This record gives sequence, structure tokens and C-alpha cells, in this order.
Amino acid sequence: MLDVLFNGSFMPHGHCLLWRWDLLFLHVAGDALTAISYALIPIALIHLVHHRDDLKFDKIFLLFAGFIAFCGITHVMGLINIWHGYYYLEGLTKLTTGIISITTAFVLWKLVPKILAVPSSALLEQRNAELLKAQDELKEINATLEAKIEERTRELHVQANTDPLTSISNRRAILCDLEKELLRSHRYKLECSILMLDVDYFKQVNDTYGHQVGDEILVKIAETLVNSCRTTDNVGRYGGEEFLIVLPQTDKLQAYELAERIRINVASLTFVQKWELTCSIGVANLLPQQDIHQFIKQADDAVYKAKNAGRNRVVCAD
Ligand SMILES: Nc1nc2c(ncn2[C@@H]2O[C@H](COP(=O)(O)OP(=O)(O)OP(=O)(O)O)[C@@H](O)[C@H]2O)c(=O)[nH]1
Repeated sequence: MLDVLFNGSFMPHGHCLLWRWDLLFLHVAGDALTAISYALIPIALIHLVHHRDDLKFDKIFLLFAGFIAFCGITHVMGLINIWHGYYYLEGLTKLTTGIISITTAFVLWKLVPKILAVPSSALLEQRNAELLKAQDELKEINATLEAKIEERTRELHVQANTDPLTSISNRRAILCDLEKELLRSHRYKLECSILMLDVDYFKQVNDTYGHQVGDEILVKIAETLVNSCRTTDNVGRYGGEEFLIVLPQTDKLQAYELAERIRINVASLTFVQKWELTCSIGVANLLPQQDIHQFIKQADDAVYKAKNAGRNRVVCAD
């Protein structure tokens, strides 16, 4: 079998060309150039498949490489057969080339729908642009939402710490301020005073003029307190008609003077109704080691004394 295959004793092709140099040149040059390029193309294809893991349909590239390589071999056989007559070998090469070619053609046609289904780079670019746009829109929505959440959180914080009637700090907030001030004063050995203010005979105001007038009076008193104090002082509504004022770095005498001023300011408030509005104020100055409850009780006791002493007065705790 191999003897037949490698039998080169058939008439060389050169005889058909009558050994004319011009014909020989055309055939040799054409076959040689084709054979060289048919050797280089498969190498390039294999290199490509080898270096790109993400290459889709890599099997077809390898099939192409084989197909082109065998085409090259048939041209080499054509060259050899100019001088020798290996026509069995050439025939076998052509048959092999034909089988690989038909296989490649078959596989390629089978792949066509799949290849067409792969989105084109223009389509991918368009999708990418759409995604980037959607991403920008989402970022914008996110930023808006975050701003809204921040705003709402601020509003809720204000709501949680503000007395809805008077718009000053509520009991929770003023106690929180006092707690902080207490810690600071103890730590840095600073003076700290508080005023507890209770409106006199407020029940009578409500009973005589109605709850709404009572509310208006509370609002006016809160305004008066805020206007009478420094911005560094904290004014809060402690209870119904009770107000707590925290005075950082303020000694007993300064606190007493402020309390007197407040008492006078409240007494000078005028309402449509002829009612002499007064208040009683207890002053407490922070003692060493004193906690918030003891501090407030001191001020409360002073208010109680002021009430018992006839109201409309300021009493300093002992
Ligand atoms: N209008 C109004 N009244 C309130 C509010 N909170 C508490 N009060 C009223 O304040 C009154 C407080 O009455 P009391 O504790 O007896 O004290 P008082 O009448 O001021 O008497 P003294 O404190 O002893 O001078 C009650 O009638 C409460 O209903 C409020 O938000 N608005």
C-alpha cells in the first residue's frame, strides 16, 4: 500500500509543461507563494485560538486552520510533481483536503445561526450606552432619595425634640441637653445652673378663658424665655405649664438675676384679657457629684417654696 502511495515513477507534470521555463516559472512561483501563505495562515489562527480564551466558536478556527493547511499541502504536491510523479500521494492529499473542506463548510453553515445571534459590536455599544444612561439615571434617583431621606431624618429629629405647641425643646430634648451639660460641668469643674419655671394659677387661666387662650399664653411665655436668655442657654418645655432652662457656665447669682428678669418679663406680658400673668421660678446651682435627678429636684423644691411663699417670685435652692 505504502509502495503504491510513494510510487513517484509516474510521468512528471513538467513533461506536460514541455519543461518550458516560462510555464515552469508560473507554476512554481504560484504554488510556492500559495504554499507559504497556506502555512502561515493556520499558524496565525492557532496562535489566535491559543491566546484568546474568550474566543467564541474556536473549533471553527481550528477547522479552518486544518483546511488551509491541507490546501497548502496539495500545492506543495503540485510543486513536487513537476519533477516527480507522486500522483497517488497527491490524490490522497486532495481527497483529505476535500473531506476537511466539506466538513468545514458543513460546520460553518451549522454555525451561521449561532454566529448571527451574537450581537454586533454596534448593538453592544448601543446597549452599553443605554446601560450607562440607566446607571446615570439610577445615580440621580439615588442622590434624590438620599437627599429626601436626609431631609426627612432631619425633620424627624426636629419633631422628636421639639414641643409642637411652643416650638422650643421638648422634655426629652431639654433633659438630654441638661445631661450633656452636667457631664461637661463635672468634668471641667464649671458652674452650671438651671431654672424651673411654673406658671401661676394656670388652671384658672384655662378655666376662665379656655384652653386655646391657655395655649397662646404658653407660646408667648416660651418666646419670652428664649428672648430673655443667651443663645448658649437651653430653654425647654418640661411639662404642661412648666419650663426648664439650662444655663451653662452660670453661677447662682447670675442665674438668680436672669430668673428675676424673666419673672418681670413674664409679668409684663399683656393679653387681650385682663389677667395678671405671673410665674414662680426655682433656681438651682449644680453641686459637686450631683446627678440630674438631684439637680432637678433641687430646682423643683425651690419652685415649691416660691409657690408656698405666695407665687410670682424667684427662690434659690439652698
Ligand atoms: N392650655 C393648656 N393648658 C395646659 C397645658 N398643659 C397643662 N395645662 C394646664 O395647666 C394647668 C396646671 O394646673 P396646676 O398644676 O393646678 O397648676 P396651676 O393652676 O398653675 O397652679 P399653681 O401652679 O399652683 O400656681 C392644668 O389645668 C393643665 O390642664 C397645655 O398645653 N395647654
